[in-house]
Amino acid sequence: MELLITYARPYWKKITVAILAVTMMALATLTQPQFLEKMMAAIIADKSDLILKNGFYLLLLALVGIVAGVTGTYFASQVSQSVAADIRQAEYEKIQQFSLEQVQSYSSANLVVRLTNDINQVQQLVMQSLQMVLRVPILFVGAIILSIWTLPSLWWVVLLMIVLIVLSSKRIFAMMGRYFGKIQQLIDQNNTLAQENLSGVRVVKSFNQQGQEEASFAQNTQELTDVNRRIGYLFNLMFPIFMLISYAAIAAAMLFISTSIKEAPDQLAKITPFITYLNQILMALLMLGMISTFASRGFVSLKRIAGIMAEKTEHQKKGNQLAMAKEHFLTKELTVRDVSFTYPKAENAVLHDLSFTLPAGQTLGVVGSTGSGKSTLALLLARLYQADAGQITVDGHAIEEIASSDWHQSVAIVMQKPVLFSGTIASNLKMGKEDASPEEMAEAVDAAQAADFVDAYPDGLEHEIAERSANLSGGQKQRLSLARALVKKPRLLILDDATSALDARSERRVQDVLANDFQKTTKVIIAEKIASIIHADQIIVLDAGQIVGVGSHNELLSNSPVYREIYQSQKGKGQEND
Ligand SMILES: Nc1ncnc2c1ncn2[C@@H]1O[C@H](COP(=O)(O)OP(=O)(O)OP(=O)(O)O)[C@@H](O)[C@H]1O
Repeated sequence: MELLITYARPYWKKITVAILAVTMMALATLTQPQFLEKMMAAIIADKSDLILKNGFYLLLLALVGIVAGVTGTYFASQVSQSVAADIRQAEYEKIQQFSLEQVQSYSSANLVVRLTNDINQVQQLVMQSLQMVLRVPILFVGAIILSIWTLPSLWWVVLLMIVLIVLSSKRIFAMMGRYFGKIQQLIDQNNTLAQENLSGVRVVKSFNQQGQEEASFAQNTQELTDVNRRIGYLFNLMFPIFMLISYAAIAAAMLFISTSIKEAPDQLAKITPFITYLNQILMALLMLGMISTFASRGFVSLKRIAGIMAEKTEHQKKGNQLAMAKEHFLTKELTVRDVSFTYPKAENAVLHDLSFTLPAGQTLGVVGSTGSGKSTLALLLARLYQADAGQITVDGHAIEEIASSDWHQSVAIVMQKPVLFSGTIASNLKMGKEDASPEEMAEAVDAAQAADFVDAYPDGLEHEIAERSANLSGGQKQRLSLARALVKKPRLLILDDATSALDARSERRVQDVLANDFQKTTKVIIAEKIASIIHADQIIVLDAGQIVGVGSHNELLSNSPVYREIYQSQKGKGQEND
């Protein structure tokens, strides 16, 4: 609720207009039966001038009601859309600041639902609240008072109708309530399934898994449909029950009036407004039902959004952070001291007590068998995860202390699985350096051995990259993500198996560029092939999350059996670089 108030506050003027308009509409609705009564009396008394006069007032009231209604809806819709857009933007910005751990703990599909479906629920809640917030109490209380004022002897009919409607709707809403939370959960699952299936469409097709995928999706959709249908049934049940109660009330009113009509003939004119008031009470209760439905769904969604907004991001957790300009970043050394790490929700640590020092400007090679923790070390160095124990420091400062914006200015990582975004080659490269000139981009493309295919496109750097970079080969994607890191001219460059798809000649050229043009850059190169790191100043050998060898290539050959074994197994494949 607090969240909603914060985001609605800037629109208080429009909110006031919307509420005033809706109030006016409710007052017009309440006044209408009064003129109806006068008109009925005029008809009974056969006074045509009075019929005309009251008919005119009735028309005028209807007009006021329409204008007020349109104005109210217009402003309510403007406010609800603006509030929803503001919350969506703020939520998106917050998610952007999330750590990898936070994103993974929610799952990306869940975050998408929180940004789309949940925001829509909140928008509906704002819209409906503005339309009904004063209208419902005014109509409800006003119609009760006026109905009893019109025919005081029938007060018990009014009361009985209200009690019966409230009791039956309470029962129905209690049954509905438990389904609303379930709906959000099922939508999350639905999104996860669709996202996974579509992003892995090639695998699904090649393994002929469409049937299996369809079955899982169908099961989830079926559950979602069942829950929605149950809510629908309950809703559909509500209206006939309400109508039944109100018709019973009208019938009872008619019956009692008919017995006293001879003694009090003026009651004939009053029965029509009385019935209209009963209908208005029913309308108010129906609206109350609707708003509570939107409220139940809207508040579930608001709570989920508030959960995101309340997450502490790294920047907030650390308080004042150390500013470190790019030119002063990593001028001495990068040290890793007794670092251990366990993935969130995992049982066993994947890195154990790692320690090494890398002087600025040098190259560290990291080798090890599959699953030995090489990528995990890269993620810790890139500050995408935080070590559970031990410390990583840059020039003596713990990396978490350094302002994250400064950090990201100075560090670049090329992941094992390259990720590019839909847009152009240039727009992807500019993620590395926002204001990169065409020359700088061309230089980076050249350094990453991507010039051949980029220059072959008639539109060069402006060539479009499709969604999930489906129009690029694996090697092209890898080269472009390398170019994106190089254009940044980072102080710390982390390459996680980033040249695996390059032929030996291209890889050697990349190594030459790194050695000659990136001398001030400290490099961490993770590689499957020893040939990729053979010239590194220092190589560490990882095995089951532990360092089992440190030294240069020649030192390791003589003193690390694990390294020697890897080298022997690759001999003949990667010797070109030897
Ligand atoms: N997000 C994660 N959650 C839980 N465990 C993970 C996660 N990512 C990796 N692991 C586990 O951590 C261990 C180390 O994985 P890592 O990716 O660092 O290995 P690697 O040496 O880079 O392997 P490869 O050479 O195959 O890329 C593996 O046992 C893996 O199963």
